[in-house]
Amino acid sequence: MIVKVCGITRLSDIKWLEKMEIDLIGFILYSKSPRKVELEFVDNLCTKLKKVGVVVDKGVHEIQNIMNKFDFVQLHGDYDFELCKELEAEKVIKVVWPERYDNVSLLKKELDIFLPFVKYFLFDAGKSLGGHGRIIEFGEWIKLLKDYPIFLAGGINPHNLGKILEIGPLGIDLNSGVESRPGIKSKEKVSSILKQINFKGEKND
Ligand SMILES: O=C(O)c1ccccc1NCC(=O)[C@H](O)[C@H](O)COP(=O)(O)O
Repeated sequence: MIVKVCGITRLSDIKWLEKMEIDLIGFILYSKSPRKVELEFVDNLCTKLKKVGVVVDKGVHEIQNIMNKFDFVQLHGDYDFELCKELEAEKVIKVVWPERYDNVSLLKKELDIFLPFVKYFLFDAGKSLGGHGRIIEFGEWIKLLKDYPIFLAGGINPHNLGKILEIGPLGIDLNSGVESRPGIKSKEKVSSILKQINFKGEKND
């Protein structure tokens, strides 16, 4: 299972996340988020971890520029496939909100449209934006996890992780469920999550 920790704002958190061998770390490049960072913070960063830039309201040229500085760009706004076509598919994580769809066939149709232009999908809770701190409502969409490269996000924490592991996504995205306050990650909570994953033998697929 691939593990991404999102909403990083401090160098000190990156240092211990490096030791834990997290796969991806995410930076929120959205001015209205309590976890926002400036691009300059990432420009000056030296880390062996793969970096994800989370964008909500940026245009195609800005996104292409961000892509040059990051390993992935996470499209966390209402981006259509015309925009995705302009980007390097191998570096795109497209956010989808299953709660927006009345049924699983509509959601599947949407995934099929985007699939050629993305590396991963990230399913998040709610109907827009992120960092809501609650798990996604479970529904028929769970069956899509076996056919598409999907990360699950939405309030994942050490107490509800068991439910997520049962449905078995390719990756998980951790944010407010592993924080002591917005933007400040908790070493104890992340390490509790990793222990549970390793216990189930699901790390490093
Ligand atoms: O976390 C934010 O503040 C945020 C705000 C606006 C857009 C995206 C945001 N987060 C992006 C993420 O990938 C989060 O990890 C994801 O939404 C899950 O967050 P949480 O429910 O807190 O686990």
